Amino acid sequence: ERVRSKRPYEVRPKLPALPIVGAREGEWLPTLRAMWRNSTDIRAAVAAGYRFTEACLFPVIDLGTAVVLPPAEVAWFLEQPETKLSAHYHQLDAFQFDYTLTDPQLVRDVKPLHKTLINTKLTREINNLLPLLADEVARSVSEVWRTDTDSFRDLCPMDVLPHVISRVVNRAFVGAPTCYSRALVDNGIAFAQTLGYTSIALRFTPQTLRPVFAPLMTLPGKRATRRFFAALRPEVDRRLHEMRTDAGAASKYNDFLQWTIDAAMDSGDEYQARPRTIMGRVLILNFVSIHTSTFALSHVLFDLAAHSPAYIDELRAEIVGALEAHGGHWTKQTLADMPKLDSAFRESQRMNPVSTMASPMPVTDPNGITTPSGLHLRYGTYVAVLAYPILHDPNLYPDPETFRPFRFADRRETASQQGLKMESARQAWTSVSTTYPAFGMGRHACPGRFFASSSLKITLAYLLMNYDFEKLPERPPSPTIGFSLLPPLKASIRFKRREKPLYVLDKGQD
Ligand code: HEM
Repeated sequence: ERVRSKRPYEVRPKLPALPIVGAREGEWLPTLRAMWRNSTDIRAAVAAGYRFTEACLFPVIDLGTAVVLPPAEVAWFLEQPETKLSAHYHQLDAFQFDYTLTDPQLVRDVKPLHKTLINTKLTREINNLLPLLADEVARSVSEVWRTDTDSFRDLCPMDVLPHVISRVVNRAFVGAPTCYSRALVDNGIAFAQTLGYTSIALRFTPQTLRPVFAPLMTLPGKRATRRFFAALRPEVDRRLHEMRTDAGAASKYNDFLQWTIDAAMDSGDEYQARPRTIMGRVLILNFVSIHTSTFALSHVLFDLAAHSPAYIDELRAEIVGALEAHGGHWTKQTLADMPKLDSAFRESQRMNPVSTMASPMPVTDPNGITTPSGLHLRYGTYVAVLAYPILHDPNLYPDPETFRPFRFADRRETASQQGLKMESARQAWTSVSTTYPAFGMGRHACPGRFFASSSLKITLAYLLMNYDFEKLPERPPSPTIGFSLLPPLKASIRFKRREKPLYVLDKGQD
């Protein structure tokens, strides 16, 4: 009973006797040695795990030992309710939110307010936000990137893109001019970065010692939080004041900050309406968007720069054509008319998902759960599905190691020609399924993917219209940490601003 009252990730359950991926027959300390091997070559390890037709144990340094289910049990895995398998508890554990957030209550609910607002407001407002995002892309790229047109210069995507992405997403989160604040942008990025490192370090610290060491280890994150809040506070106070004095004030703003304030006011709950609560939610949104979006854009830039320049020409022709057809306006329809751009991102993310595993989840039923093949898993056992090998399965994606940017656009076209509307829609970047788990799968699939796909396509379109790239001799390799995959961190691409952009947007959406 004492064990059951602990959170599922705080117990060390007895694991079933299953083959261990990465272990060799007859060796000592097989799990530890397998953990080392799997963590140092995660791609080979997940490929080996994928070959099992039954469940196996998968030790990896940042998750411990998970039970990996075979492809045939993925559908069952996704159907399980929170009371059996919980992505929520995994997130609390993975990001050590009890220590890394100044207010852990913000994520205590299984469905916290920020997720509801992403689904109900952010996604529905994309069409209205697009012109603002396009404006912010042009402004931020011109400020962060080089604008001289005389020669090619090295530019490391992982150095510069977070600043562009942060400005762009914060235009939709807090509006202008607050999103121009250097302190807001820099500390949103710093918070996201330090949370990543600190949560890994905390998970390596024995649980009993975490309360002792956490105050010191989380200092950089707390400093970034304090500074981020200081940059945002005047805007929050101003809006709260305006709402108390002017009944129509709320309708002046259409951003995540305002939706959060509106929801807080509607709830009548004092905690929700506290400036710190409101600002905490904006900071969480910065955390979930900046790095994920930076990774996706970096990957696709490296992929395009390292392959045939004809791909870039084809993308440019499509972008110019769609913009011309829509009078130079960014709308959802303009984006819908760029299937090749969408496909290039989907293909790049197929080859380089953020995680090699989809949604690891601990068992939350105190009595354990039993899989369709009869395997009993105790409370606290981590269960996972291997995402990377699905995305590289030659039966699903012929020639899977080759970057074919228009793979999904071609499939979409073929399906449309055959009148298969659903099949055509399934080729869109944001479409998640058991065969495309790059944004996660099931109930916990990324809710921000519609916003991410729109903002990133606008950003890449701007770069292709305004910059020329020098071809890279080869695609720099993407490093891994534990089961996560990163873009090349230090590699550069050579860029030059074009004297004339290929297309000038209408009404200053340049
Ligand atoms: C290309 C950019 C992005 C990628 C690759 C990405 C990827 C992911 C992945 C793999 C997950 C985990 C899903 C799972 O556990 O099954 C996730 C969850 C999440 N993402 Fe994204 N994401 C991106 C952008 C964004 C943006 C821009 C937002 C916010 C506006 C966002 C908000 C979230 C949230 C709130 C969750 C947690 C969902 C839940 O637990 O139910 N993401 N994302």
